[in-house]
Amino acid sequence: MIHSIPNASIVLFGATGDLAHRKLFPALYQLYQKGHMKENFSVVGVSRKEFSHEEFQAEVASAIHEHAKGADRQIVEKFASHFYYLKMDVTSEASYHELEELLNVLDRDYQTNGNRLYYLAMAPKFFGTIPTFLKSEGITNTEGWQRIVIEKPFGNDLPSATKLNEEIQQSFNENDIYRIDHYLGKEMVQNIQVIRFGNAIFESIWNNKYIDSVQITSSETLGVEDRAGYYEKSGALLDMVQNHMLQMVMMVAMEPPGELKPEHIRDEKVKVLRSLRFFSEEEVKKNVIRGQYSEGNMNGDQVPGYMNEDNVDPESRTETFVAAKLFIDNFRWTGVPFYIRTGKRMAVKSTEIVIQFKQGPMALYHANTENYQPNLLRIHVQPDEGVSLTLNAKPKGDTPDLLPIDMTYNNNSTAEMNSPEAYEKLLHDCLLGNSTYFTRWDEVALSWDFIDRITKSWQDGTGSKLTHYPSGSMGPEEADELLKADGHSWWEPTKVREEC
Ligand SMILES: NC(=O)C1=CN([C@@H]2O[C@H](COP(=O)(O)OP(=O)(O)OC[C@H]3O[C@@H](n4cnc5c(N)ncnc54)[C@H](OP(=O)(O)O)[C@@H]3O)[C@@H](O)[C@H]2O)C=CC1
Ligand SMILES: O=C1O[C@H](COP(=O)(O)O)[C@@H](O)[C@H](O)[C@H]1O
Repeated sequence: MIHSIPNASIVLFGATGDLAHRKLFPALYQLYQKGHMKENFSVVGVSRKEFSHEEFQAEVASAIHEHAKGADRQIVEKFASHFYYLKMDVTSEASYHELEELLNVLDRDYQTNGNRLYYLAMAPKFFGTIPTFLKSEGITNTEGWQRIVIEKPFGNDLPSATKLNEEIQQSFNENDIYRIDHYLGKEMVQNIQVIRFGNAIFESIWNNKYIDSVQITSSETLGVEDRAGYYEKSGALLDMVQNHMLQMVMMVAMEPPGELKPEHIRDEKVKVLRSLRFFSEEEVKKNVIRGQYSEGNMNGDQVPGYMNEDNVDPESRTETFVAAKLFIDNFRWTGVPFYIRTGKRMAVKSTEIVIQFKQGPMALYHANTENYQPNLLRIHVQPDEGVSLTLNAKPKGDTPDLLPIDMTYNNNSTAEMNSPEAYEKLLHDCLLGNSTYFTRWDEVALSWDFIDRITKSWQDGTGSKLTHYPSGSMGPEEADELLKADGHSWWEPTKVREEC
């Protein structure tokens, strides 16, 4: 449900950066132009560059015109007038005094009641420093609420994430820490819960009696682009699996919450991670595939391999692709493999979840037909949004054959054409104090614990070997073999049919 956002000041650390320009300014603008933000808010942009308030407002307006579809010039101007700029180095204690002075004036002018949201759109090395200074310099000491949004990555292993968490918790309560995973803001990821728990026909068969396997694919066509500095140390395992892929696994596998309250939902999600089988080195070798893209053809263009990308070590062992077979050892899921795969420079940009159901007890109709398809429930996360269910039917006429048909719901073709962007939904939620779709510390800690074992076995050389796949393909052959060994194959991403 959409509610109006309370009066508040938003401090945006990293206001001249890429994330602020491409995602955060447009997301805040959308909330404003839809009427969810009234006039009582201010945004203070912080970074080291020299800007007057007016120059910054012009920057904000231009970013919105570039990145928010159909932005209205007059509304943008009015919206941008709520923005202020402070040149400051976040590592310098003294500069926080200027921030406090500015915020005190804005609190009064906009009647914010001292409510403040701090958004850290900065490099992770500053994630501990900023909250420490916000508290020590008394900025968080107001009558209103104080919330902090932390971007990814939250640490790069369990020890570093624990240290960071302890640092932040010196200044903010867990309830006021909003760790962003933008996949949790995606319309269809949030829809998984509704599809499952809002439909008795699915929930009653959502278990190992009826489900054969689950597949989650998140493939990208882009390569590393200009992010080698970060990606070389991260790779696909830390960049995508530790957060987005495991979050989708949790959403598919969680038990129904007692109530639709943040802690009820987050409690159920974390239980999935507690039941996730943590791999031994031998199991990593067997169940986790890592690949790196080599040169290839993307839509007719020849593109370089990862090792030839700018700022990448020509001997790099960084993985740009991961596929894995996961096991959730609990009553509901024992015996159901969860296959996940994600990678860069793959054939298509797509995120799709496929639930494959078991065959019925007797092959009455499909014994003699090649057309038989298992029942599949596909949740199309992006670029199309929707759900489709594959059934077997009788083709027209007098034939004993089977015809697989799709029943489809296309979210893109409903009245509200454009689903809100993930960042719009998440900003809206944290301004309202709703932490449902943010990651709680215990989720983060368990996911790192799971991931660290894989990283360690790769570093020790005992885990799976790095393999290569041509750009423009759907990953290395080893990822296909992983499923073939179980008599499965990857379901290729599909489009949601337009006519439905
Ligand atoms: N860009 C994206 O699409 C995504 C980004 N993220 C995460 O968001 C965060 C920000 O990413 P991104 O916007 O790409 O990063 P950028 O490098 O584009 O921006 C970094 C910002 O930090 C400012 N900054 C750097 N050092 C200081 C300092 N000492 N004091 C004050 N300001 C400083 C920079 O401004 P200046 O140099 O002028 O000081 C700039 O505004 C990262 O944690 C990233 O992992 C997550 C998902 C997607
Ligand atoms: O967090 C990240 O996600 C993007 C993919 O996000 P999507 O919404 O476009 O699917 C990925 O490209 C990036 O490497 C990673 O840091």
